[in-house]
Amino acid sequence: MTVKLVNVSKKIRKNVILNNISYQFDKGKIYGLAGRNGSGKTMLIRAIAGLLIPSSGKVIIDGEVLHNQIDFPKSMGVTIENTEFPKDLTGLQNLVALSKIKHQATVNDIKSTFQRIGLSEPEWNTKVAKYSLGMRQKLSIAQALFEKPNLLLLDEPTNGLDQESTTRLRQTLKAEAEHGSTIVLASHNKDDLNFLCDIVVRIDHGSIVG
Ligand SMILES: Nc1ncnc2c1ncn2[C@@H]1O[C@H](COP(=O)(O)OP(=O)(O)OP(=O)(O)O)[C@@H](O)[C@H]1O
Repeated sequence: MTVKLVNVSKKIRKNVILNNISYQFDKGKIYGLAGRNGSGKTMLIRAIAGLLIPSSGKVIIDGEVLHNQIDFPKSMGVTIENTEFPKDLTGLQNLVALSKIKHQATVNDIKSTFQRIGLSEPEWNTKVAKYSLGMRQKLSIAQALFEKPNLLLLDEPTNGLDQESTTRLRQTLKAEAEHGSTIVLASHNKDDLNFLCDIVVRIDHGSIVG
């Protein structure tokens, strides 16, 4: 999937959150958004996901303009910080409930996604209320991955993960990109940016600066 931003700006009241961003994210590549707290990484991810309507400019997904020709990218997995899941359901029950919306994934697809990112069977059968930070992060990533989207948007995906889970996730994302997914992730982790990402996009005060 190709994501093209043309002069995208977002103003909230008097604050310029995204400042005239033009950029193209290409198929099969992993892009790392880097920048200080509050620089605009999450807002850029939200704009690509169709969750934030630009004040001006266009986000074009495979030639179709968001909020004009399409409401959301057609094949997208997204994690935004602090994704909430119903707590009285297990991890597996949560994703089974989501899978019923689009009917694109089976229970086996969900289980194999959990296995790929290292959420074990006893864990996926535990209620989310009892999840640790890392387990919630894995559920959130599994939620983004299980329908095999062509576009993956991940906000700080290795936050809260232990070393083994981080390595496993990096291998999974590399494999997804090799299969043609476009991946955009925000991270403060230098190893994510230096070793996982093909291209690092630096954001400062809502602008791309390098
Ligand atoms: N709901 C909101 N209303 C108004 N401004 C907001 C809102 N959410 C975020 N902002 C502002 O938008 C700017 C960009 O925030 P964003 O969350 O994109 O930063 P970030 O680069 O992801 O930061 P971090 O590294 O801390 O996650 C900040 O100035 C922030 O204060």
